[in-house]
Formats: sequence, C-alpha cells, structure tokens
Amino acid sequence: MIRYNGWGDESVTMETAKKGLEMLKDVVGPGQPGEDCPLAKMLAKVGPSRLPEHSLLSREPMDRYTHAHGQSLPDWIAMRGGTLENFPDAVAYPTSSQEVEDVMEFAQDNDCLVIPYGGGTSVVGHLNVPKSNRPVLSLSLERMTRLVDLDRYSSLANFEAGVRGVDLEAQLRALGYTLGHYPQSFEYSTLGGWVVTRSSGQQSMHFGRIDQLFLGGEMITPRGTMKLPALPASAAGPDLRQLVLGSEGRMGVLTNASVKVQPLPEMDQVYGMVFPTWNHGVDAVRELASASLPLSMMRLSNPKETKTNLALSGHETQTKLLNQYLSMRGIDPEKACMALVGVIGAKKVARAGKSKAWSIAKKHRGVIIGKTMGESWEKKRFLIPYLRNTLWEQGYVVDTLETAVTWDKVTNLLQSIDGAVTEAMAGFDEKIHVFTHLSHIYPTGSSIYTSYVFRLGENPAQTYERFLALKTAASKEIVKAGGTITHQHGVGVDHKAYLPAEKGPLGMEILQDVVKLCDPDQRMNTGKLLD
Ligand SMILES: Cc1cc2nc3c(=O)[nH]c(=O)nc-3n(C[C@H](O)[C@H](O)[C@H](O)COP(=O)(O)OP(=O)(O)OC[C@H]3O[C@@H](n4cnc5c(N)ncnc54)[C@H](O)[C@@H]3O)c2cc1C
Repeated sequence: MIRYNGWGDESVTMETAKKGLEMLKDVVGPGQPGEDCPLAKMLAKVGPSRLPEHSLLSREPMDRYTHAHGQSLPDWIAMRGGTLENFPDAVAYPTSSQEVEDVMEFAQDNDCLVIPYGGGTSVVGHLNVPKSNRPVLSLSLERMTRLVDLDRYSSLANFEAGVRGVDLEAQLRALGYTLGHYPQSFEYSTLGGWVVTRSSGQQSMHFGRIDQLFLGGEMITPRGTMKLPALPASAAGPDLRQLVLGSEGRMGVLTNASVKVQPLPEMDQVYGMVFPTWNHGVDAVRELASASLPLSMMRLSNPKETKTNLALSGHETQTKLLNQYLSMRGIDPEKACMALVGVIGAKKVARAGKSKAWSIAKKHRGVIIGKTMGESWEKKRFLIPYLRNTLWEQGYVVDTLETAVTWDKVTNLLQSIDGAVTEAMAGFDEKIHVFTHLSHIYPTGSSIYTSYVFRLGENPAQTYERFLALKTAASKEIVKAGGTITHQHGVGVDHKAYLPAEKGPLGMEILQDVVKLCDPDQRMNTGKLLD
C-alpha cells in the first residue's frame, strides 16, 4: 500500500542514524515536527465530480486524491498540511491505445482538461491540478504495462508506456536483457514519464539518458496520432522524437515506446574512492569522463556531502576506521571527497578499463577503498528517498535541486547555489544544511545535484515560504551562470519561469506553437512547461 502523504510503500521505512540526526541538530537546530492531516479529512475535501460516469473512469475520492499531486516539496507541504485544494474530477484507467483514444474523445465531448499520469513521481509540479471552470480528468497509464515486443536481433524492446521501472526491468531481465535506466524513483516512475520528462538514470554514463534510449513510439494527441518509427538514426529533417521527449503531457499521451536494450552485462560493480580535496576529485572525474572507459557512473560528493553520508550511514566504527586510514594516507577527513565509480561490461574489457581508471584516479591522489561503499550504495539506492518520510516526522524538510553546466563553471556554480540558499534561509533567521555531488559527468561538463535540509515551519504556509525563497535564490544563480534550469527533473511549474532564459523568445514561440498545433483547445496538462 502506497503512503497517502509521503514516499513509497507504507511497510518500508528508513531509519535516521543517531549520528546523522545529531549532525542535523547541530547544524540547523532541533526539528519542529508538524501535524499531519489525516486521510479522512483530506478525502472530505474532495468535492462532487463535474464529470458524468463512464466505464473507464473512477470518480472515487481516494483515486481523485492520489492523482492530485506528485512528489515535489510544495506537493508534500500540501499533502502533509492538508492544504491541497484542487482535485481531478475523475481518473481514467485505459488499458490500450484504443481506450486512450476513447478517453480523449470523452475529454473532448465534456470539454475537460487532461493530465496524463505515469507513476506520480514528478518533483516539479507536473501533476498539479489547476483551478478551472473546465472539469479536470487525470489519465492514468497504470494499466498499460505490457512488453509488446522484444526484437533481440535489433536490440529493441517495445513497451506500453505505463510500465514502472521495476516491472520493465523484471520483464527484460527474465529474458536476459536490460534497459539499464535507474532513476532513484525507479520503483514507481514509468517509461512514459521518463520519456516526456527527459529523465536520467543513475548509470547513464554507460546506458545513456532516456533521450538516448528512446527510439520511437506512439503519441495520441487531440489532433490525432503521431507515430514515430523506431530508427537507429535518421537525417530526415528535424527529429520529431526530440519534441516528444520533454513534452510533459502538453502534446498528448505517449501510449507506447520503443527503447534500446542490451544483454545483461557480465560485470557491473561500483567502487568507492576518496580524494584529498574537491579540486583533486574534479580533475579526476573530468579526466575519467574523457577517457572512453567502460564506466557506468561516477558520483563525486563534496566534503559536506561526504561527511553527511558517512554520518547518515550509521556505521560509526567503520567510519572511524576509514578516517584513520585516510589520515594515514595524508587525507584530512574534513576535506575528503568521496566518489563512487561504476565499472561495467564484458569481464575482460571492464577489468582492463578499471585498471586504467584506477591509475587516472591515483594520479589525482585518489585512494581506492574497495567495493564496500559501492555495495552499500547499491543496496540502499532506492531506499534513500524513504529518509524523506522519517526526517519529516522528526521536523525536517529534505529537498533537492539540480542543474548542469560546462566544466569551466561547475565549481563556482556549486558554491554560489550553496551560498544563495544559505543566505535565503538566513532571511528567516533559520539555518540550512546544504550538500552537493556531481551525479552525471560528461566530457564537456557535469550535472550538479544539491540536497538541503531545513526545519519545518510553524505551519504549511511558512514552510512553503521558505521553499520558495530557496528555490528562487538557487534558480537565479543557475540562470545567471548560464546553467540549464534542469538536467533531469523537467520543468513542470517550479521551473517554468526560468525556461525562457534558456530557450530565448524565438525558441519559446516555437514550443508554444507546437503545443497549440497538437492541442488547439488547450486541453493537455495546461499550465505546465510553458504558458
Ligand atoms: C524519490 C525520487 C527520486 C527521483 N530520482 C530521479 C532521478 O534519479 N532521475 C530523474 O531523471 N528523475 C528523478 N526523479 C523525478 C521523476 O521520477 C522523473 O521526472 C520521472 O521521469 C517521472 O516519471 P513518472 O512516471 O512518475 O511521471 P509522472 O510524475 O506521473 O508525470 C510527470 C509528467 O509526465 C507526464 N506523463 C507521464 N506519463 C505520460 C505519458 N505516458 N504520456 C504523456 N505524458 C505523460 C505527466 O503529465 C507529467 O507532466 C525522482 C523523483 C523522486 C520522487
């Protein structure tokens, strides 16, 4: 059973280590637990539906509540505080492309707004229900989860778009294949959601982002169906797949997608290494990214994140031993930067690549600490989001933000984001704990992934005010530095105001015209991505 006001399955919890909590208490002060709105009270807010009955629709309050939000911080504040105001009038559960067409026809006949719904893991307000005179219909893809075809000869799999990551991977693995797309929301997010938000999996260095994995599919728009043939490459003018990628439900509903798959790798391991300073770490991962090695991922934590991760791990004795060992190797644990490096591929190639990678790391004074850290990360990689529930209950808010820039700007931007959110919080006479890692590392630059923890406000409005101040301050820094407003989470509503700075006036007009052309009645997920 999924939590009605948090992340993940109700039966799963992730405890906060004592040391981690002490650290937070020291940095931001004792948590201020708030009061959660009970489910019954929330459901009582869901008013009568404005839509007629239909065999593919549910008008039940619980369905309408669960489809009224995603997982952004404003969503959490509204769920926990009971301030969610708008709910879809019904939720449609089509089981085939034909039924999606039937639902779209119903939407047209009843002049309703349609919000396609994948796994509900959006963190930028993609699923917010607008206050509207028109009825709102959430179109859930949760019953469209089949592997339609696996073409081993062409390394291509076609799935219905509502398949969740975990089920997609299970279906492929049973046949000896993998897509290798592992966003941290993997257990709940869907293939369709990935494509239309341009998501990035943790091992994208080897498997590629979803933009590189998506080869074709079918999108049902209010103007008709767009079929995108799965082609390995094409020079036939601008690539329409690039319009569907990142369309965020504004053009139509992606009903199925063909993706590039590959046989399961012989070797897939993650190792830990530690660098004496941030600059050593950056020099190492930058060089590694350009070395054409069989690496699946690299993740470089700054000193604050390194210390935070060790404190939250709860392994106090091992951490002490590690710090002693690092000191012996001339590394000051206060300045140490932990990196995780994944090695992947056919055994012979991966081992040779590993040896080359280690020699590059050592050249930059990296100390290889073996597989334990990597194995622990692998075990917990999809559990970490559960910490958000636990910390909230202790009175702390955890949120993240992300961008990508070219190498010349990475370190400066990382620091200015940290400074901007710290200053914004100081405006409320409150402290914030900010820590960062580089998560997707390219020869030309890197994504920057910043997490922050601060105390819940006295009421939902105060917590939201804090969020908005932080988000605005960080987004302005990103725009000022010429970074992308989002490397992986998409635009939704939280990043919408910053999109024109990246696309320019003509670019925005082109996007607006495409959306208008596919959706002349402004039905599809209006208010998200762009106005
Ligand atoms: C704990 C956590 C960890 C995360 N980690 C990552 C990460 O590592 N990498 C990353 O990239 N993102 C991450 N995200 C963000 C999120 O998981 C991604 O944006 C994901 O791609 C959303 O997929 P979804 O199926 O949940 O889509 P939803 O949240 O349901 O929808 C997102 C948007 O896509 C549209 N949509 C969904 N399905 C369709 C469809 N079939 N046709 C048309 N439109 C559709 C919706 O209308 C909406 O606009 C994380 C989120 C959480 C909560």
